Amino acid sequence: ASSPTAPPAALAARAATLREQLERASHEYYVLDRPSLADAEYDRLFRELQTLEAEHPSLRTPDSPTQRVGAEPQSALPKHQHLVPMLSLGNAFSDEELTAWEERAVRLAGEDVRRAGYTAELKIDGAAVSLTYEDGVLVTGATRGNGTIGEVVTPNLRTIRDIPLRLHATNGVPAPTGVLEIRGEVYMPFSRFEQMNEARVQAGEPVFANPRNAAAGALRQLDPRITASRPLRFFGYSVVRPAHLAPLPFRTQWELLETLAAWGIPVAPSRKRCDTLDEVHAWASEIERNVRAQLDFAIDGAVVKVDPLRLQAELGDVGREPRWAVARKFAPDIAETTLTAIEVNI
Ligand SMILES: NC(=O)c1cc2c(=O)c3cc(F)ccc3oc2nc1N
Repeated sequence: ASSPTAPPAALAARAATLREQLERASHEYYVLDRPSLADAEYDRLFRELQTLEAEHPSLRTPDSPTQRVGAEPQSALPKHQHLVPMLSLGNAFSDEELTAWEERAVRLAGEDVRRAGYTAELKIDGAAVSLTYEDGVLVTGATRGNGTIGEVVTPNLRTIRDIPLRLHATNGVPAPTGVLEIRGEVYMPFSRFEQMNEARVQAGEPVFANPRNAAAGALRQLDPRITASRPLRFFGYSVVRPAHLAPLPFRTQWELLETLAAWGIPVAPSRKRCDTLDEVHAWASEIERNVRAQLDFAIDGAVVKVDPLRLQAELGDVGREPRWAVARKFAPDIAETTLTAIEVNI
């Protein structure tokens, strides 16, 4: 017989169904941008789950959509040691410097580097964060900090709809088990950044100089309700886990990004699998000339990565920088330069 406080199995099943439906609707609305559930219906299901959880608190699980905004403001942000340090990218400011990067990698790890090719990604200009998932459930979110120690900002990160509270199995890709850390960038879309600054001017509050500062500032709020009021988004770009655990289900950076997307993590658009560095050069110049101006978020360049994880491990890192990845920087964004200039005049 079930214990007096345990909710009837039917209610537990109903709560699980509601969580699943609400998370899927949220993913379709915020990540895929193709909602299938009307807002009024979403709200009705959300309220039904809230009621169920209020009547049977044991049904209130950490991955419930009702648990995104709610923690009380904290005094100061606790510290978090990253499983693996979050290193900084070296910079290549020209095609020649990018070619020199490739030559160094080939000298170290041989022609395989060139043969295996590269994954080229947009370099989102936001705030780097690390999300720890245990058996697919989000347990900790932290800022990059100094790369080794970051600040715990879990309640703030849970308010970002792009960040799944539970990783899903889709497209034949199983949900992950055990511990893993997903790294990515929290950013504020230009359109929402301007809107927010407008509102701040009306309210007589100081404006933010650029979307990166606005995102970083929103992340470090002590009160998650303030973070929840800021239009933050997220793109994931890497996954790490303790070496002793079973290897992850991918062998290249390209497959890593495909897996992140299958788990429900948003991945930045316009990325490319390049067979040669010449392809990278051509792609980067296309992005800088034609794509960047159409994006609704700030980028400060591209990130070029040796594709096979085996070669990434062989190349390792030197100082605080990986040898297997490099930032191909673009000229600073004109809008940001102008805004900074105006700010200085004031
Ligand atoms: N801002 C970004 O969009 C972005 C940033 C990084 C990194 O900072 C980064 C740092 C490392 F040590 C290794 C790989 C990386 O890959 C990355 N990939 C990205 N797409």
